[in-house]
Amino acid sequence: MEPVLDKVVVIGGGGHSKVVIDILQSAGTYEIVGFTDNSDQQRSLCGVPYLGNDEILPELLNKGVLRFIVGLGDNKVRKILFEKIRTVGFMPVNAISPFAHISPHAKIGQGVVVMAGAVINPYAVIKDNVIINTLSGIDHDCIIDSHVHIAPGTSLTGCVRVCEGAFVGTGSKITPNVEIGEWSVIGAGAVVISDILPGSTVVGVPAKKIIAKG
Ligand SMILES: CC(=O)SCCNC(=O)CCNC(=O)[C@H](O)C(C)(C)COP(=O)(O)OP(=O)(O)OC[C@H]1O[C@@H](n2cnc3c(N)ncnc32)[C@H](O)[C@@H]1OP(=O)(O)O
Repeated sequence: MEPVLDKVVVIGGGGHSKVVIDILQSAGTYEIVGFTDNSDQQRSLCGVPYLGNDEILPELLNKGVLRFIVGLGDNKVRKILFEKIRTVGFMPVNAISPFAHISPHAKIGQGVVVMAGAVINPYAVIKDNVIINTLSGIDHDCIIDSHVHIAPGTSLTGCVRVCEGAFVGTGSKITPNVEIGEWSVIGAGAVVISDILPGSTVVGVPAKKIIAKG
């Protein structure tokens, strides 16, 4: 007999959401009932139906869909939706690619996405609503606080701390024991060798602060 899987709704219908759906399909641990999006142009993603905008969520709860995951890359928006949807009674699920390696000695929070080729080593701590994107490495004893996005192909060496909401851009490298401040942005390809102040944007090798326009 087929096992009965818990039902999950994916929030958001953009590029990141496609990958989240694909991971949930590969892992096979939930029944994906559909996705919501505040644009009404959506039809389906990876064979999963568009359900409507977020106003449909209370109706889904009444129908026994109790679990959600936010499929949005933007850290601020992802934080707002994660907290709001949890408050109305949904429980966050993780989307962990079967092609990621996570040490059994690492701790993983709720609503976390870990994509294919990512490696999370022992004693790393990944808090809630974090994205560890494709082919990224999180080495021993790193602490990744809530709502962080580690973009594709990024290397965090041992004992790095990434504080809440920070965005670590694709291909960047962070040397041991560095602290990346809250809501800071690390540019693509940067090499970070010293602590980064909260809210700053840094680029280059070694990484230096710029005034961000974006
Ligand atoms: C699956 C996915 O797609 S996940 C998403 C992954 N996305 C990323 O990793 C994107 C990372 N983003 C970046 O690197 C961006 O360039 C940012 C956030 C660092 C800066 O963006 P903006 O604030 O828009 O800066 P802007 O493009 O105007 O550049 C400002 C200056 O910094 C330079 N600069 C920008 N990014 C970088 C970089 N990564 N490395 C070196 N220099 C850079 C620009 O050349 C420019 O220099 P200038 O003033 O001498 O002309």
